[in-house]
Amino acid sequence: MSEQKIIDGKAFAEKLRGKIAAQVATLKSKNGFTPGLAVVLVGEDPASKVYVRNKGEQTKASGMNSFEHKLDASTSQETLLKLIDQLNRDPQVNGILVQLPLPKQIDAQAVINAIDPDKDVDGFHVVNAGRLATGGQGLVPCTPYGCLLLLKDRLGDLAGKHAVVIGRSNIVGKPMAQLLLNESCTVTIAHSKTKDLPAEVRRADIVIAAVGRPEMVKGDWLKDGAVVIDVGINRIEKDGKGKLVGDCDFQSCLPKASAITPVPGGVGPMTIAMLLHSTLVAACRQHGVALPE
Ligand SMILES: Nc1nc(=O)c2c([nH]1)NC[C@@H]1CN(c3ccc(C(=O)N[C@@H](CCC(=O)O)C(=O)O)cc3)C=[N+]21
Repeated sequence: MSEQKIIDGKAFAEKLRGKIAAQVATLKSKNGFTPGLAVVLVGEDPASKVYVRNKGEQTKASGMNSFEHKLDASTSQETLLKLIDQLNRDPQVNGILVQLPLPKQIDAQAVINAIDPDKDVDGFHVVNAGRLATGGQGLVPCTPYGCLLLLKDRLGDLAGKHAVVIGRSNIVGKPMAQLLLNESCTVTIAHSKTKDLPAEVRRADIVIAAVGRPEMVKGDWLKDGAVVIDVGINRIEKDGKGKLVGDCDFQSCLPKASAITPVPGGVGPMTIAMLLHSTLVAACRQHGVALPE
């Protein structure tokens, strides 16, 4: 029973990647080009290295070109901006992702805003944030975009649903709220200064947890039958062992929710699948061709 409650983001992402691989094959044979994604990693953060490796592997598995740029932790902002400029002008590169966080000497928002907005597959450029906020065609941040697909797959039409987004980051919370608003949800954005978080969450048909606090959302905060999307990825110690947990207390949330994403195997794999999707979309726009069926 509870198996069906658990949203299998890993399987959903695999299906998406299969479709993307077929679309890439069509572009190669019919249009004569291969989409390319450049990933830039500055420094040696071990978790970042794992993500970058996974992205590279999945990019190649989908048939796209993957260009990896690994720079020393002491790299200056000027050097990084020069690389961005080179990637902006390289026609083989359709998408650019600069892995965050960046070392202290570098102003991350300045670097993001130096990326050509039409190659900004993270959707973090101020122009893409503006397009999302005003209903224009742009590139959408991958994690909230993946969450939206999981929600629509479960619920169909989201119009009129009350969504509570916990977290107001530029990367997840704010764009997630924009996407839900575009689907005609009633949206509440809760954050660290929210007065009574359990009371806000209790009103939600949809809960998006994106705060980075391990197991914060408890089952007794949920309305019966709420759909819970857990964006958190927190590494904690439990019984002397390292463990990956979300922002929701999965054990107590599971019986109250009608559906819930697990960590790992929920939102995380969707993020990478949507990154590949956005690279494909960016490549098609740059070549002036329609996205293959
Ligand atoms: N410019 C930029 N764009 C990003 O999208 C970006 C970034 N910087 N910096 C780091 C975060 C983190 N991130 C993840 C992607 C996939 C998983 C993922 O696939 N997780 C798996 C496995 C987790 C594991 O075992 O470690 C899961 O949740 O099942 C996790 C985290 C993208 N990020």
